[in-house]
Amino acid sequence: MTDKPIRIATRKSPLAMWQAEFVQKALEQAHPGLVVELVPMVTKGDVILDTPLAKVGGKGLFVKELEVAMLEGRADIAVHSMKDVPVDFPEGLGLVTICEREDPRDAFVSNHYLSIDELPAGAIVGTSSLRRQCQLRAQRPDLVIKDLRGNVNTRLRKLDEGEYDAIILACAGLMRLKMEDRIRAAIAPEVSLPAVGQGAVGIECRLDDQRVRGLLESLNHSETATRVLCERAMNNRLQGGCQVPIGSYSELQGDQIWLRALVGEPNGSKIVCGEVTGPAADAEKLGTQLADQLLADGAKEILDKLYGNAS
Ligand SMILES: NCc1[nH]cc(CCC(=O)O)c1CC(=O)O
Repeated sequence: MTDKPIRIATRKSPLAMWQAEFVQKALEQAHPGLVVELVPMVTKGDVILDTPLAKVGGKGLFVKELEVAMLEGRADIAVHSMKDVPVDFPEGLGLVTICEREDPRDAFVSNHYLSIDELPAGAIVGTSSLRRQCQLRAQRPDLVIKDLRGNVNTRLRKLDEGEYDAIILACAGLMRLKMEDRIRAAIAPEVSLPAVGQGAVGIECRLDDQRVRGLLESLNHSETATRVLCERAMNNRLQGGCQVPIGSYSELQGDQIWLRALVGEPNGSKIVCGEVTGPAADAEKLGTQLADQLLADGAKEILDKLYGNAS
């Protein structure tokens, strides 16, 4: 019945490989006898390394090749960092499983300083994320933000070579790669609101593949899924991509969900922030509601300007 192997399309970066192997092991454990194979591939986002992602443009630079492989039947599932998964999916594909979330916070990483507060005026901080840049600039306009691309290992190497006084990464990636000793401080969500879905791994597959969908069911973590779908509904309404500083974070408290989100100018000169709380059963509705609230409070002007729709 379940003899056909399941093939996982994955990027080749160490973090992507870790995540694919994590899903491979979880599937093999849940379904003894099932064979799960990895199909490593290179995506456009892995090739273009010299330009900030926000300038390369286009959503889903890291997922398109994986999706084509599934549509062409060369792979059955793709494992993604949820924060890299675009709002929309190609016809026939969809996200069916969200695994348990790792620490969603941003990480302050430095060889000389223990926290953002310790950084002297003029210190050079590496990040290419407009979201991280916006929030840092708003709090510390005296810092110098310098672009930093590449996978987690590349970014750490550039820090060690002395190009930066500190860099900002995601705690989750460092923890998965067993490099948590690099985290000088986990940055509180109030200081750096994480990216939508940060710290969670999601699985995409062909929606008509009932066998694979059934096999994936036990890997879904419903609390994480509720939180991530709430954050994504907010982002969806804003049509957020990587060209826009958008942060978001949610938590479950019993049967209630609390969601915070922000939209900012890349230079931190303006940040529109809001919160909403309500029944977890309405998670996606609440996400959309918060997005509408942000748009009414000034996020629309920021987004129009960034997307070049200004009248
Ligand atoms: N954009 C790259 C990316 N995608 C997911 C993670 C970290 C792991 C996660 O959020 O699940 C990272 C690296 C980083 O931001 O430090």
